[in-house]
Amino acid sequence: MSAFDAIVIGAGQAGPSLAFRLAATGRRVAMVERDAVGGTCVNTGCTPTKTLVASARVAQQARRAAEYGVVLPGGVGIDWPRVKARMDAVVARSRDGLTRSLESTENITLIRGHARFTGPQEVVVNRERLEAPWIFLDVGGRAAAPPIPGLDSVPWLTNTALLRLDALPRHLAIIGGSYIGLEFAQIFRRFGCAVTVVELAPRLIPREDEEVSATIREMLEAEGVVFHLNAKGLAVAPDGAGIALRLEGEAEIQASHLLLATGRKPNTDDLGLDAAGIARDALGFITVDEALQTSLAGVWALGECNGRGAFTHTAYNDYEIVADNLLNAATRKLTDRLPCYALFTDPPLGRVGMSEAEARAAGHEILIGRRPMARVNRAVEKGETTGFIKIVVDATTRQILGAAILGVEGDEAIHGLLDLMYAKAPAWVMQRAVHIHPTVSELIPTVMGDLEPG
Ligand SMILES: Cc1cc2nc3c(=O)[nH]c(=O)nc-3n(C[C@H](O)[C@H](O)[C@H](O)COP(=O)(O)OP(=O)(O)OC[C@H]3O[C@@H](n4cnc5c(N)ncnc54)[C@H](O)[C@@H]3O)c2cc1C
Ligand SMILES: NC(=O)c1ccc[n+]([C@@H]2O[C@H](COP(=O)([O-])OP(=O)(O)OC[C@H]3O[C@@H](n4cnc5c(N)ncnc54)[C@H](O)[C@@H]3O)[C@@H](O)[C@H]2O)c1
Repeated sequence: MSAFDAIVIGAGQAGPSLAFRLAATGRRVAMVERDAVGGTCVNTGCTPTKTLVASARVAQQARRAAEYGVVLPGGVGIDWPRVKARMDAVVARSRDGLTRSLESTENITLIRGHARFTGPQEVVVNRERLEAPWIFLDVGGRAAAPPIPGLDSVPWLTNTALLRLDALPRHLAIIGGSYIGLEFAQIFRRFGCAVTVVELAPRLIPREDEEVSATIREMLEAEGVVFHLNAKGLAVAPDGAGIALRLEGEAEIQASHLLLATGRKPNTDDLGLDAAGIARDALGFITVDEALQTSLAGVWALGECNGRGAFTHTAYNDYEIVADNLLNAATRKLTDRLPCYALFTDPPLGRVGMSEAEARAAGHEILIGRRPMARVNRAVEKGETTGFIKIVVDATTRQILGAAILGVEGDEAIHGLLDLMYAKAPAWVMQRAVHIHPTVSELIPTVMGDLEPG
């Protein structure tokens, strides 16, 4: 039996930061990781996909070079091994740096292996029993596979396996037209692959407002991605060396590769939670209160496994809440943060707070400010005019309820609105601010001045 002051299970986006912070207070910390340090974000999620988004954008810009008066001799080719080597180098730098820091920090013991509870305050890793009064779970999640007829009979890929391919797919079929599916669809289309997306819902990213879904569909269709929405009766079958996708009333789709991008499930099924008496919900997410405490005193759940956020920034914020509450006697809580994220297509979608539909459903009387990117100077100058700015404001309090910026720099420009919302400042505060010309953010005060009943 090894006794520690704290055990952290999972070196994803919350675990390592928490381990460093606890170790700095002199506490002895066991940091347990069964796979690559850095978890999903660093190894198979944000970092590799955003390096691919960057390569894909360069390819697309090169294809458009003549529009800008730039002459490129010859066509645009993709050297996948070099694209992949660049991605792998960026990932390795991040993973290895974090691994070295964990290994070299005083008071942290990095233990490689799968951790499982055997009792309330006891965990077993590689047959070794570990014990601590504080245990933190940051076990993340993995790709979920829905029950599609024929799936057992064909080779299919998750985000992890797709990133390891040695050659580009001839025709990539993607099941799921949401965040993961759409980022990959555009990336591989820009790498020259045929790409077909099959989505159950009548529109893409069904959680967003309809105009967001429609604009993203148009923009990806213009690049050659083929969509089958409202898909009925999907079944898959082997087809020579590839995969056939069958949909009710439609011609068979013959793909060389199949990616499942149909959501994620938490890594909580093999954690021994029952032995410890730690509650999970029906989907397997660990139940937590506002301070991320589980049903068992002395055990906290952070990141994707608690079902309260599925992003790197939400996992990191979970760490900040737990650390501040435990070490600084703070009273931070989950509901202090605003929902925010980006979809990293090119151009991206930056989002904060409620969508228009959510604001209406919550009973708000709303004002809406809109401006197409075609009327944003910076976008026109850059030759990237797809998308719009949309801001939703409460008609009575003038508080900003939410915003979407779909367009060039949308992932950055959204932060002006995010910060204003966090400060609980009414819309007119920004209306009077002077922003820098020519930027996308420059138009946000103008949009605030043009609010109309929604
Ligand atoms: C393709 C893709 C792209 C994404 N892009 C973005 C993006 O651009 N922006 C964004 O904010 N988010 C993005 N995400 C989501 C983001 O990666 C995750 O939300 C984030 O990594 C969650 O962090 P986490 O700490 O909760 O879990 P993880 O990062 O998954 O870490 C959990 C760790 O726990 C380990 N573990 C699990 N069980 C055990 C056990 N029993 N014992 C020991 N170790 C264990 C795992 O091996 C893993 O290392 C993306 C996800 C995917 C799949
Ligand atoms: N930019 C980012 O921050 C980013 C990028 C990628 C992923 N992520 C994270 O990863 C999470 C998972 O992303 P995701 O896109 O896999 O899941 P998701 O839950 O957002 O979407 C899954 C999609 O698959 C569809 N679907 C489900 N079953 C289907 C079936 N049988 N046939 C056809 N379609 C089906 C759903 O209707 C839905 O549109 C996201 O919630 C997000 O938090 C974030």
